[in-house]
Amino acid sequence: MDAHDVSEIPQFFEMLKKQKLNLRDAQSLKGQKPPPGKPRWKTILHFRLQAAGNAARDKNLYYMASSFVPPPYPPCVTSVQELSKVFIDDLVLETQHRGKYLLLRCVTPQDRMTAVLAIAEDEKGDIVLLQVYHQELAGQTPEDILLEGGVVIVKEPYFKTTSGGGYGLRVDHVSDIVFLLDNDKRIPEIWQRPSLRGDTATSWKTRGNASFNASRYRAAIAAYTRALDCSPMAEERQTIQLNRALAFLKAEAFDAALADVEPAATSSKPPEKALFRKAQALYGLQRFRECCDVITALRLAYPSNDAAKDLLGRAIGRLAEQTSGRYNFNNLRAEASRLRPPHLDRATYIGPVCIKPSGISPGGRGMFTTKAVAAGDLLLCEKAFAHSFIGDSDNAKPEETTILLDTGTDRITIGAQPALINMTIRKAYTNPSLAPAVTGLHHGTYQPLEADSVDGEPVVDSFLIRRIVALNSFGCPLTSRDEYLHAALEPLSPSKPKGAFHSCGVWPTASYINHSCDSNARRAFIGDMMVVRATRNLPADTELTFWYHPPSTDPLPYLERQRPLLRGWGFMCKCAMCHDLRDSPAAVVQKRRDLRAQFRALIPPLGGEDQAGRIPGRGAVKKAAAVVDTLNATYKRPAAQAPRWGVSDLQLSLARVYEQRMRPVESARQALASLESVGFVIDGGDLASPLAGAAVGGGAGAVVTAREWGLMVNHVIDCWMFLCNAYRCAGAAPAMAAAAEGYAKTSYRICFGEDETFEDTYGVCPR
Ligand SMILES: C[S@@+](CC[C@H](N)C(=O)[O-])C[C@H]1O[C@@H](n2cnc3c(N)ncnc32)[C@H](O)[C@@H]1O
Repeated sequence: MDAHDVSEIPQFFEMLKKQKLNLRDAQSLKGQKPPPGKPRWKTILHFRLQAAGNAARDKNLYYMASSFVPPPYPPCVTSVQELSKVFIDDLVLETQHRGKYLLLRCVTPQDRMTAVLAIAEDEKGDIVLLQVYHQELAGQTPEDILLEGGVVIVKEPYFKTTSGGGYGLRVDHVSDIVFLLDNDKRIPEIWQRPSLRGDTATSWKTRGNASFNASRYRAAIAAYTRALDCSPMAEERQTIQLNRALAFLKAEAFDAALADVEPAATSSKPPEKALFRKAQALYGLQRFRECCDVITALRLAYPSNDAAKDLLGRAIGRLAEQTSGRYNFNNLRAEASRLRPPHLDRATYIGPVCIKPSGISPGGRGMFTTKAVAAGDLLLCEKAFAHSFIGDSDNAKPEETTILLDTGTDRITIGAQPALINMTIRKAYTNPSLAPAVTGLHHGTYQPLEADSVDGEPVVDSFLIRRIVALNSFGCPLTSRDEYLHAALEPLSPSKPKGAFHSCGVWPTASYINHSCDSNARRAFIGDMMVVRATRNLPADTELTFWYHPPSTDPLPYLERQRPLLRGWGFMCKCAMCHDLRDSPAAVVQKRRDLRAQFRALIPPLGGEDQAGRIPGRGAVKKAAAVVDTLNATYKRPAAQAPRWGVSDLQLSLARVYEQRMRPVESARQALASLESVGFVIDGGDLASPLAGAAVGGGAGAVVTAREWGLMVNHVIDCWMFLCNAYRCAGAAPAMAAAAEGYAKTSYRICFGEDETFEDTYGVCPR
């Protein structure tokens, strides 16, 4: 949703077409042995030079990587012991060798592209390009995944042609590769490193500590695991487990950290470290109530632990957010503008909503209200499961922007999706207790395997996650409010359309909300928090909707409007606005376009001023108002049933021009008309009506009330503000201006998630 989709741009479409041809050509080689390649020394030398060149590349130079989603193949769910060994010269192309494994040793350092690459050899001395995907673990420094001299087992190897035209092994599933530690009995004698034979728990622990101190957490975890396999005495076992727990915490593997501290933390006299690390693991898993309990026990036993005091304060704060939905949005905004990436230390609040079978998505699920809610009420404030951020110009890392070509769905996007897929896989793999929140999301027709672990390791199907990210992820700005303010000032950019974002994230609970152009909820972003609010007053048990692809003011033929929905998510929208389009002949749609163009020739969009800064004259305004009347006459359904966004923005322009011309009565009338065009039903408010007329001069009694709320597009806020200004300017009853300002503030809260910045943005209206 809101990704930068370039599927229809010819240059990208050609890339996809070429990739599909390559795949088809590759399929014709299925089952064949590859022709003999270059000599071993040449291949290795060439790889080393290329890796060195890539490592030296200036990261600040503009460079956009591309990533192809290949046809899916399943992860291995058979234990290594039940697989039989093959060698490189047994491999045939475009084939996953089910029931087999390869034992390989890396003979080069790794190269890092969208995958981690190295040349590896088998025991016969044959070599192959090894491409490993999705293996990076969290941690402060990027660790080498494929170490020169390191030995690995590749389970059910998938041998294929590479995008560069060569041949290689592709490992897409994290659990399909096993990294062997020195001394592993499966390493053949010729590859053993003699100096390390016969090591003890203590020496492995020392190696673990050294790796930990070098921030190489993955290596530290492996060494501590080996130390534990050496049957240490009880006291040493506890130390190693606590050390490993800390390394797991650094790698954000909270489930494993919790398992490691549990024996010590539940002993009769739990050590301080065990309790503290347990509390940290629970915090990482967002189990804030349990975290508070553990840390309270820790504070009682070890009152001088200041770090525990700090953690307790944070956990209490998170618990309050999780249970009450009360956030200090000013703090959230400040953190989002300071932190890079803008990952906020905040809890998820799930408000008066539940998930159940949908009335909109056939056979699927949807989100419903559990009680009546008012427009502006908070329904959900969700922390991203994973969030991949591409910064603004000051902080941008251009190499993170990737073109993702999905040959399965024919969709091409630009942005951080490949990094998001990596993060999602990594989090699901390292924290199996959190995985179901993501693996249970909608995945279309993709058929995942049932098994979720093998050899005691979790199995995460990378192709399932890719599909889930494609169907459920959201493009997002740093904050919705700042994005709106920038977009208002910037000219339209052909390279990235408005409302399309390169940063993206996975918010699993919000993913259950189905689409409608004529929606009743809206999402806003503050860093990696998504804030969902009701846009209308809704009774209990109403199915919630927000738009996946925003409706457009530009009148589009029905099928053109449906195309992105169909391509991206496989459905056509059946809302009243789409039905109106469906029932409008092409000539009518064209007429609407022509009329909008006529209007814009008279009154340009920004400020209503022409290029010389002149406000349109009376004649132009009169003609423009007549164009709006003609445009309105092309619609058959009332606006309260089928909103007319393509009329509403023109009326807003008229309201602005009238305000500039100091004509409050007409400005208010146009602002009201603009609101009614997007479906609002408003009682009172017209300054020319007898009731409001009586109120001019400060009389009491006149009011303006939104009986029904309409489509919540950003300019609704402006409409209410024009009304507020017009009422003040005309000296209408203060209650009318206050009511209009209140509606503006609620609309602002819906569009941007919070209203604490409302006065900064709009200024305080003169009273
Ligand atoms: C992000 S998921 C929404 C939750 C999903 N309905 C579920 O069962 O998990 C997106 C998928 O929901 C379905 N969907 C969403 N909005 C729809 C709509 N207006 N009409 C039909 N299907 C819709 C489509 O299958 C779409 O690919």
